Amino acid sequence: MRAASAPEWVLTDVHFRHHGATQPTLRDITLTIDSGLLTVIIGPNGAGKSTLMQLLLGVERPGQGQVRFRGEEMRAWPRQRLAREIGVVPQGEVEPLFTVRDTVAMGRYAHLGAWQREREEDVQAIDRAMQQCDVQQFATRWVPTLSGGERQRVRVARALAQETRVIVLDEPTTYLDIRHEMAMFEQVRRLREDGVTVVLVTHNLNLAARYADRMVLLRDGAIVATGTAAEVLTAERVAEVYEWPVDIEWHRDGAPQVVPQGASASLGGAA
Ligand SMILES: Nc1ncnc2c1ncn2[C@@H]1O[C@H](COP(=O)(O)OP(=O)(O)OP(=O)(O)O)[C@@H](O)[C@H]1O
Repeated sequence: MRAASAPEWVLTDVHFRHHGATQPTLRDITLTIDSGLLTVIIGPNGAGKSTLMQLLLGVERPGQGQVRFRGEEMRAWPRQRLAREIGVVPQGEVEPLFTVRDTVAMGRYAHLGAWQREREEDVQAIDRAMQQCDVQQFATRWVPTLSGGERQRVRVARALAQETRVIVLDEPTTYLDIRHEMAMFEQVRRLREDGVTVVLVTHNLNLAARYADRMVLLRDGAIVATGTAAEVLTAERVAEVYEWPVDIEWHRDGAPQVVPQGASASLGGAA
């Protein structure tokens, strides 16, 4: 078994420019993502978070620099092997014209040979993932007939059904109501407690601060800060990067909480 602090990904001086773009989307990215930890990537719209995810998954390749996963360059990893190692919840995708159960079952494809029937362990993994994401009641519904939040939960269930040691989630709580958003973060916490390496992109700075081991703050394609939530989320830095004045309050669990200036309902803001 690998040490909890072994690097999962090592990115060295990575530059990336989208085809036809005049400016690089990612610049000078040097970053280590350790195994067994929950790393949260944050940053304003267009900062390059999803693009960074694409590089971590080997979907895009850097123009310069290296992306290594477990010591090997991404291009050395066959796709089928990566699918057994990394579960993915992509941001937005064409909705498959399948039932919910069939969609979640796709998470098992990497474990099954061609045309192999589901084994008992596959059935159990699919049922477990549907339960964890609260979608079992939709099992026979067509995915495109679900609401945005229900569809999002199906996408997460498909990734959980993969039962990988690494999972990458790009804004998994988009469309989710408060209960399902909290359930999602709790699920992520459980995965991390089970030793799964989690990389999560989110705009929810305050939940991220409470759950993350490490945060990576991006702006204009570059890393502005990495570290614990308390190290990354200072009022001055958040205000500068997001171009909005904020205060930092402290959650009872010790995590910093970002409050737009004047919006505080607690201690400091109460008259
Ligand atoms: N295929 C593409 N071709 C050209 N530019 C692209 C392409 N995809 C993304 N971009 C640009 O790259 C930049 C970073 O996009 P990216 O989706 O990585 O940002 P993000 O941080 O995930 O943003 P958001 O929070 O809005 O989801 C943006 O300016 C975007 O317009």
